[in-house]
Amino acid sequence: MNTGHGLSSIEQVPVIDLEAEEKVLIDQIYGACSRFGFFQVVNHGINADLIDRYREQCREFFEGLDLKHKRASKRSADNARGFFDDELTKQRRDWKEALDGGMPFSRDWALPDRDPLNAGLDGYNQFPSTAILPHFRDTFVEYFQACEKLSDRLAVLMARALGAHGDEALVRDLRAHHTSYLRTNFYPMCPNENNNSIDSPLGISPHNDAGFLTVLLQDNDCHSLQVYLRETDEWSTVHPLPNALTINTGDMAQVWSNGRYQAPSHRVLTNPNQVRYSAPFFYNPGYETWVQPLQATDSGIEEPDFYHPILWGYFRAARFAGDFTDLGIEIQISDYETSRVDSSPHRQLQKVFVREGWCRRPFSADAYRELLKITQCP
Ligand SMILES: O=C(O)CCC(=O)C(=O)O
Ligand SMILES: [Fe+2]
Repeated sequence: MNTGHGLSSIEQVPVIDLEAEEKVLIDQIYGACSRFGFFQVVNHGINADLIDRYREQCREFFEGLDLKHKRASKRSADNARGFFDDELTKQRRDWKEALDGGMPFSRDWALPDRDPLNAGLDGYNQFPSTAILPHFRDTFVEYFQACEKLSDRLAVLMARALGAHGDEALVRDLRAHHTSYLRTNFYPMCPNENNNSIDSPLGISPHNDAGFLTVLLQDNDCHSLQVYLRETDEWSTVHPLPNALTINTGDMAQVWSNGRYQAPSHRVLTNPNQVRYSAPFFYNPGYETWVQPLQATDSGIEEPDFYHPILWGYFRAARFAGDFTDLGIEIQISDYETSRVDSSPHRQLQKVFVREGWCRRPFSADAYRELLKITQCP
């Protein structure tokens, strides 16, 4: 396998025009999700002016504010949302800063961010104050809601492409209870002499997104996102088209499709001469939602389930606690494969998690760590 960082792309992921007729779209979505797990969409319905305004707010936050003001919104062991510049992906520190904000636990954007009703499993939002960036929160919410709408449309198409009803259970559940969040990544220039070597730092190390799907706004000037293509065993750069959004499927779509859709591994390179921005919107299930392989679809394909059901709130909490500190235990969808001979502790622990009401409790990395320790030493 060629793991050098500076490869030019071998094959490009597909581009799908969302104004095409439905039958064509469904075929294209099936091909893109099953072969690549990555594609770009054009005519996606998100207004170009809104995208520009959102980009501008992100620049004002990351390059306009000093670190002291950014750190005023810093996430903590009691709150997964906010600013951070210390993320670990696969125990390796990423060369980036980021700001996460998401669906309020109350589902009501009109409530103040710190209202007690907003203290949910992912924590509460921390945006720069209106005194500092007057339009940040409003623009964020407007762009967030546009991504919600696009994600719902894509989920319907993904269900139909599997031969299921567009209003299939998980699609409806996502619409009503999703717990999505919008992350903005800022990658500073990385003054590294060996930028194309295997030892260079990465913007983000190889990973899969955990949720259902991701709507990713890329940087038109700096192309550093690469997806791993299984078929050709290559890392391929995803060059964004000017008015496109990049879509990728996540672990939950892989489980739900019983492995027919793939959550692809992807990574971000650093750049010594340019800064880069990106903004993934992670479309995630409800905390109390059990994600499992689709039952008998119209396609008539009868196959055994390859995965046991996964409780999203538990998966998210365990994954985040692991990103935040070294837990000594990782959670992956392979822990839920039905072909596993040994039963993973996560399968039992998620039952305790939901029974004891953890899905409705405020976020606490320390509490999750304790919970995970219990299963490691039964
Ligand atoms: O920066 C990018 O283009 C991708 C970011 C990403 O993969 C992530 O934040 O999960
Ligand atoms: Fe990602």
